Amino acid sequence: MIGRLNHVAIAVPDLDAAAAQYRNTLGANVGAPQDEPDHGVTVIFIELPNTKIELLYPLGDASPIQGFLDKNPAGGIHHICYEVDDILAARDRLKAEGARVLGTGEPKIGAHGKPVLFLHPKDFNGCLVELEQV
Ligand SMILES: C[C@@H](C(=O)O)C(=O)SCCNC(=O)CCNC(=O)[C@H](O)C(C)(C)COP(=O)(O)OP(=O)(O)OC[C@H]1O[C@@H](n2cnc3c(N)ncnc32)[C@H](O)[C@@H]1OP(=O)(O)O
Ligand SMILES: [Co+2]
Repeated sequence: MIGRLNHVAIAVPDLDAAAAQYRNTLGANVGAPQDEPDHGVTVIFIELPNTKIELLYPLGDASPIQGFLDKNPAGGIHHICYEVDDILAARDRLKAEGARVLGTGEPKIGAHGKPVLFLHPKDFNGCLVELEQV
């Protein structure tokens, strides 16, 4: 059911510093910051030859990544995003298997303009999983 790895997301305490480090120290192709108010984050995508890295920084008062950054003040890997062909079919199969779909259970439009859903990290070996329909 899952396909390619779309991105690995890293929550960071300083977005400008992280972007500069990836651009200047690691020599990566770093994009511009994008505010995602529906998701409570500002993101920067880094294009690698085989996948993307998503730098995440909290946006607004109720960011879903604030608790994670409070627990991990230096930052850390926050989620991985797998591609799926049919997000509603994927959701229904996961729910039937007992996995917790976060939020309302309905897909939201993600940073690439495509539908996304999140699965509870405690149901996936401590790893928050995002699904993106491509
Ligand atoms: C723009 C879009 C895109 O790419 O298109 C994005 O990615 S938006 C990316 C941002 N959006 C999201 O993350 C949306 C989905 N996330 C959420 O709904 C939330 O962040 C939760 C995953 C439910 C966690 O919420 P919160 O931190 O308030 O809950 P909590 O403190 O009660 O955490 C419950 C337990 O899960 C752990 N926990 C929390 N966040 C975690 C993470 N990212 N990875 C692994 N474990 C995590 C906590 O340490 C705790 O474990 P213990 O109990 O053992 O201490
Ligand atoms: Co993401």
